[in-house]
Amino acid sequence: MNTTTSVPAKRPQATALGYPRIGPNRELKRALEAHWSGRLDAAGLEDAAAAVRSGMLDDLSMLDTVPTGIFSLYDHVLDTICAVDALAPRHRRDSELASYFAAARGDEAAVPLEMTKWFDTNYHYLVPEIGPETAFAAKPAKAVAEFLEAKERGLDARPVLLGPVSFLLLAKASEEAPAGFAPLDRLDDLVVVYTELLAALRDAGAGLVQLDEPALCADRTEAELEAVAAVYRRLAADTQILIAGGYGPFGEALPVLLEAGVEGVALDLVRGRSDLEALEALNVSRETIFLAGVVDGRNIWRADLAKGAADLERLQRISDRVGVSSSSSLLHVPVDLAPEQDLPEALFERLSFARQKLQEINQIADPEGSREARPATPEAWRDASVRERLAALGADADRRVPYANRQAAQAERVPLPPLPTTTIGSFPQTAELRNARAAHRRGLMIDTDYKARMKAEVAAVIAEQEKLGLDVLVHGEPERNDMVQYFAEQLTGFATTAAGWVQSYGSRCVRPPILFADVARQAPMTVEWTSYAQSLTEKPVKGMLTGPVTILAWSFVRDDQPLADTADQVALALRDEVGDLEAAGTAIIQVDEPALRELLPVRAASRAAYRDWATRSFRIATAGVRPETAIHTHLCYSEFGEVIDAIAALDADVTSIEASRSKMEVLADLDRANYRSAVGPGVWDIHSPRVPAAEDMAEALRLAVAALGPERVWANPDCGLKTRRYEEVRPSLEGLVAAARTVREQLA
Ligand SMILES: Nc1nc2c(c(=O)[nH]1)N[C@@H](CNc1ccc(C(=O)N[C@@H](CCC(=O)N[C@@H](CCC(=O)N[C@@H](CCC(=O)O)C(=O)O)C(=O)O)C(=O)O)cc1)CN2
Ligand code: MET
Ligand SMILES: [Zn+2]
Repeated sequence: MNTTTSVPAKRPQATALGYPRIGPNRELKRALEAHWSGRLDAAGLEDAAAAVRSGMLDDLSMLDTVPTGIFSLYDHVLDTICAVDALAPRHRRDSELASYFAAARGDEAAVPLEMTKWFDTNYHYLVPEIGPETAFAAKPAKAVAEFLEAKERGLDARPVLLGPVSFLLLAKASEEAPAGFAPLDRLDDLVVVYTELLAALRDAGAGLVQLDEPALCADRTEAELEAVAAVYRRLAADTQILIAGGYGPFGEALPVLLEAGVEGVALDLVRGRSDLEALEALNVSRETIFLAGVVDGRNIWRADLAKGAADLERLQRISDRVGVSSSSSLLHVPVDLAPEQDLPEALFERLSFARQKLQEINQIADPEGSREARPATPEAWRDASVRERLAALGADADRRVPYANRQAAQAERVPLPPLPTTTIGSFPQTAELRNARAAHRRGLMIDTDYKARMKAEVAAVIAEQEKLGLDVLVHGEPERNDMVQYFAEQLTGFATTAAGWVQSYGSRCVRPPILFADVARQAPMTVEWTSYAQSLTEKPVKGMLTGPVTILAWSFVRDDQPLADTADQVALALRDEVGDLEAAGTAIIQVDEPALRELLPVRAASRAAYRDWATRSFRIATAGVRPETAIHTHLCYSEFGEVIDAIAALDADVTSIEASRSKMEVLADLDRANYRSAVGPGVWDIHSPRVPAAEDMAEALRLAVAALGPERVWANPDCGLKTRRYEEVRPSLEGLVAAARTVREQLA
């Protein structure tokens, strides 16, 4: 059997860089959660996983060449850790599966790997810990088995692995590593292991192998590019390698890859169009494979088939071996549009989810296929009054009085002890709450009963917090299916899907709403819930909103106008909500921006413009309040280095921020950025089921006090508690309150 993937000149091959792997109905999520709770054994989990893989191949088999090895039980970076046998000793258990989940989720014996955002997406990967002591070894079983699964079906299969350079650039130095060590120092050793992985794939019959090097879509140093050249000269010597990025242009890495002799490069022609122009100016061998990534893997709009075909032709002028592909893995879009029959027709016909995108790829590859261009935005999707209101906002609509003045007014209005204790907003979303919501959605529970059930939950959450002795309370967000979708359901300009699930991390999924038209608020969205919660307690209850940047980041957003313009529309709607909360007597309003870091452009050149519009939209949403009304914000899941200035520019009065996994390092950064208001460094990592020790939390608070001074520190977890169970929440919050009291006493 001929497994080499030489692309015939006439009919370009259709392929995709990756595919959703949670199953069209989240089958893998359900199997994983059953396994973790002890209801499904390892064999049962493997059966469910095999069924999901089989379904992926069913879909992908309409392509000429299918990517393999793209399934994952939890995360593909963790899969790569296992493929190079780099699991930390603390995660090694008596079975591979148990080790895998120990690394992913932690257990009584070990904290999990750190989790962080995958480039500018809402997907989270597990961060490899690499040191001089890491002993790499090749473990090709998964990659080979999945390749053979596809081959046995008679498919032309292309194994996919995360490339060695990106793997190390995404890693962090292990605890054991000496100062100055960088994971990339281990590149030579790792490449030896990759040659073995590739050899095992060749032995199994692989021709072209796709190595994902998304880190090459970011700015890289000369030294890193030299390392790329050396690695790929070596790997390309015995294997036909296709390099894929998927998160923008390769830029200066493109000629480096070509000179190293790789067989081909998959281009992101949605976000990385400059690569196409660069190629036209280079002297490229006509034997080089190029995949034209013309179908957007990051958004759900139907492709412009005419434009895709035109790009394809441009590439065909450069090379005789051109294929058509998605711009990135399709991991970031839902599987199928078919269940979304309730969407407005004009919207439905403009949409394309993963299955539909495979068809678009085929159409563009087919010389006889449709060449239909994209239709213009309907006039009915414009809202003149929103545009007029925005244009009329004064120049200082995003300015508050200086922090010092606000701080005094707020302390007078709401007196608080040092190190005030609070939570980030959500309390456990129990199965019972979700079932009630599901019943309500299906018409099996009437509105008044549903509302009564949610109010009872608010009352229980308030009682719970009073008992724990927290200082600033929350209503617990039981009524919210998701912190973005909840608002999208109430704002005009958004549509929400019935089953458009996208993996966020592990078994956790989201249904990103679709922002397709001008945005406006129809009525207050949260005031009733906050006011009800406040009516039950003497303690202050925080209002709780999601900020404009996060609403955009976690939605699929119209691409017919700049994101900045869309952000301002969302901000204006939130400004109205903030105003209504304030008018209802809410003294503290938290506006969450956990995705502030996420939308930061991968390339430094575009970052200043982003910081400007992102922070301006937050301030438009929040700056309308009086000085004595406190604005809090919350950020999580990030390396904040590049957005520290933006965090300061939000001009919030209190910022709660993920810090427990990074050992409070972020506090010194904030200080350097001249951030002068208060901080709630997360002292409990809520992404792990472990209950933190009160003494560890006290120690974290002491570090924070040392960095910032006692009057600027709040005590809180590092994110909301919706994914946790009350069995973990109660003892953890007890410990948190105790820790704050201990440190307070030591201050006195
Ligand atoms: N959009 C978004 N992105 C985010 C976050 C976030 O909160 N939202 N947090 C960060 C971490 N990411 C997360 C992503 C998802 C979840 C999460 O808990 N997701 C839930 C689904 C949340 C949801 O939409 N819930 C709905 C629907 C729940 C559901 O599955 N209902 C069943 C029926 C009831 C049941 O069986 O549970 C069904 O429809 O089939 C609701 O509560 O109404 C899950 O995967 O389990 C948590 C964190 C970063 N990115
Ligand atoms: N207020 C939100 C919550 O507590 C913030 C979550 S950030 C992902 O759930
Ligand atoms: Zn959070």
